[in-house]
Amino acid sequence: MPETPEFRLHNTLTRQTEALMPTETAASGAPLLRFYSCGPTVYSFAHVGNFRTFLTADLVVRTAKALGWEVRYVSNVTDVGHLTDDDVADAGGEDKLAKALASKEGERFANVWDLARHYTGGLVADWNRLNLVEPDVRPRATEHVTEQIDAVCALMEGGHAYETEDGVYFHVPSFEGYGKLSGNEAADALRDGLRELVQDSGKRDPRDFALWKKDPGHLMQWHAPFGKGFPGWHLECSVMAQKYLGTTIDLHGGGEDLRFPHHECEIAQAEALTGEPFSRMWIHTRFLQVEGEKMSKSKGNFLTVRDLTVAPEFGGREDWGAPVDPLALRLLLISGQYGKPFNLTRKALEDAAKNRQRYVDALDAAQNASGADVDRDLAAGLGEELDEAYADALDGMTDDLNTPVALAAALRGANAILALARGPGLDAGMAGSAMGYLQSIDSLLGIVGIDAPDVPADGASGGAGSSAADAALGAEVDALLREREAARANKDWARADALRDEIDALGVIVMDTPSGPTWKRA
Ligand SMILES: Nc1ncnc2c1ncn2[C@@H]1O[C@H](COP(=O)(O)OP(=O)(O)OP(=O)(O)O)[C@@H](O)[C@H]1O
Ligand SMILES: [Zn+2]
Repeated sequence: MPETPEFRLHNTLTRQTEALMPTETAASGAPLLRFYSCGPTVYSFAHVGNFRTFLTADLVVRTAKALGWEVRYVSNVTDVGHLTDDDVADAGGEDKLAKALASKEGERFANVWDLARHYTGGLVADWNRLNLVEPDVRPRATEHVTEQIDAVCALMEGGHAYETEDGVYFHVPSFEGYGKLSGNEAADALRDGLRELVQDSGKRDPRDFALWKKDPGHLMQWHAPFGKGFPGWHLECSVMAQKYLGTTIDLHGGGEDLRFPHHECEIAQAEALTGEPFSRMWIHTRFLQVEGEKMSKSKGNFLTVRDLTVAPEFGGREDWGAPVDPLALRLLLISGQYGKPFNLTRKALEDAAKNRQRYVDALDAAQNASGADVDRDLAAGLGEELDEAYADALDGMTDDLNTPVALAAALRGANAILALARGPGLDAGMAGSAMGYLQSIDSLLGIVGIDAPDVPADGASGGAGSSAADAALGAEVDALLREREAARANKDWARADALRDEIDALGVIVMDTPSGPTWKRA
């Protein structure tokens, strides 16, 4: 039996490419990878740049599973606390969601909760369109405020945090390892060019960052021992990662901009709380660019999944030409290795669509093979070629997610199937090898579409009858139901009724059964 390859990744923490080694073992005896990847802030649709980063996480999960590992994969939804000036540790500016609500686009939402729900639904729908693996847990910041308040209290008790008139701050000098991920240690380095740090005269060190912002006027606010307000953005991820994955996790990821300040601050909070290492490895995806610039919601130069994959009459972008199959877009977004910047062009999208068609044709040929015997030698040759192609693809993926190598190998196999299908034809044996190959490539890279969820052609996140739309709606309703159950358990009947109204407004009927609530579309 061939040896299972090591899974090597560039660890941003050590600046070395290292073997990823899960420390836990699943009940099945397989290694268990515990992995947290930062999700989006749901103040608008995620753009394809955000998806480049989510796809890196997706490929980590798929590669680990291809090695026979089990994976516990958590990717959050940020729905409170992410402020506009987030390139310094102690961010200032407005809450991104509140700002979106105040914009022209925001007028169609009743409130900030409604806005967050809408874009979370859109996120899940686009996640399905691009055939990303569903995380085991997709926690929301707003549903983990109690845990965040507890963490703030513990940090204060441990001497790592203090209160001012404006909030509660993490005291950076109280944590020795600050700067180990990003190299940003000195206050000067945190100044980020010409922008001034947020001024709170009560702060003890300019590097200190907010764990809690006191703001009784904020649209989303919670009672806390240190005053009404909302949690800082950095806090949610370390708290939710530790809640769902444990004190020390195997791998934590996000886009390159998160290395500092977001991840540096996560490390400080988590390690100050437990005294243990937070994540053993860190992986950061370089930016997707358009015309040489970072694609960014804030810059407005962004393209969404639906811009590129649905027809203009349903809101697709006309200036980007005909819509492409979502899996062609996926193929394009993973075609550059995650550690290198990647420039999106129309030409590359067209090339990706052509390559994707090779898989569609190969699958069609395998599914419609004649069944008659063709040639034993040819059949054996195809089997060998496909085994080799798959092994090369897996080797590429385990070599720091080298997708250019993996995709070239995968395409070699598809082309071998097509060459036979268009020549002597595929017999039943060959069709079996071809199907097995396409299944394995699909599990590893997600580009063949055998198990991809159905998606609506109009790109809707709430259209009736589509499984992507259903998944989005289902995620929303389930989250609200869980919240309503928690409110009932706390005898908070007013909150439970308000949640029931929110659920009704989604157009579903809730049925309370002995085994808990269920729902269906109205
Ligand atoms: N152009 C990009 N290419 C790759 N990843 C990106 C890009 N822009 C953002 N990301 C990553 O996407 C994830 C979600 O980002 P988030 O929703 O917080 O972005 P944002 O800061 O609100 O929006 P933007 O950065 O577009 O203004 C993060 O891991 C972030 O690093
Ligand atoms: Zn995060």
